[in-house]
Amino acid sequence: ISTATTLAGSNFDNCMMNASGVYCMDSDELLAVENSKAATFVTKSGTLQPRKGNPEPRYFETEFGSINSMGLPNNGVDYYLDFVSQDQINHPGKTYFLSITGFNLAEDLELLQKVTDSDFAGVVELNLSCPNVPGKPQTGYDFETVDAILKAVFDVYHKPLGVKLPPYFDIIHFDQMAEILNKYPLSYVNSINSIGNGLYINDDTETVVIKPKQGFGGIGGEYVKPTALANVHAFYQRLNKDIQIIGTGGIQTGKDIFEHILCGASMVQVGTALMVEGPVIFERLTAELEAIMAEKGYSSIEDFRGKLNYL
Ligand SMILES: C=Cc1c(C(=O)O)[nH]c(=O)[nH]c1=O
Repeated sequence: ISTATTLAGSNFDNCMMNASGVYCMDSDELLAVENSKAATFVTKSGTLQPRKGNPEPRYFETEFGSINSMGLPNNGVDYYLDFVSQDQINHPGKTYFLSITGFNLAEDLELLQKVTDSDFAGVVELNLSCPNVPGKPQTGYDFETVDAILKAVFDVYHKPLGVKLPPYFDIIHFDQMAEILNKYPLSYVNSINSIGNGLYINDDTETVVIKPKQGFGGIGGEYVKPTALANVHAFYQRLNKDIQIIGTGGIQTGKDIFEHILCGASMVQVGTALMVEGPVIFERLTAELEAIMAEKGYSSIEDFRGKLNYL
């Protein structure tokens, strides 16, 4: 039994990695994921300049997941480019993911120019879905802007690149986004980012639990799995087959991974549960997924990927 996968033209010895934003802020965290059973890692979304992010508390774990309004804290894209470029030397042939996000098209292009000028040989994940920068709408909900960004990006950047998308909740939005995405040579789409602007309340103190944005923040964890699975499958149904899918959202067990793959995912990313359990989680997830595959008689994820049945 193998949980190996191929994504963006690279082979990975299993189909699990961290979600951007979790266990990927600095070299210690990235090395912890590197040295775990995860197939690879993605960095925290890098911006042109380092950012402190929003005031704390800005992350809170609840019974069924998490709420965050980090505000894009990161060490700046140069830090992550330097780290991955060095890490590639230490692990020749391994493919890593670099997440980037600009605050406008010009910044996106400047970030990509930095990647082009660097030794980075991995996959770029362009984050179109940060819900927590005050005053900035999520790019992923502005379809014309997404179209304009992808047109400009693929005019200048010709190496493997995927986009991190927010969750959509309307079938027509899946149709409209897929029509745009299918115009471009994307390696993959990654669905979903957190469900934006949820609210969690401490009943005893009658108070919100995070400081930024009067307590409003992106929701992750068990809460979001049905939405994540629907977004993975909706894009799997609609996208050209050469645009693969990374499934992110609500993964806590091998069963959750199995469901994401059944919906069409070629790779899965773990966020909240990784934050809770640490990188050792990838050992448990691997064992659980392999047990399910053994039980069902599958030897590779391609035996069941995308093969969700309808009634
Ligand atoms: C990169 C910003 C993001 C953040 C953040 O830094 O607030 N939180 C998320 O849940 N998703 C993001 O994409």
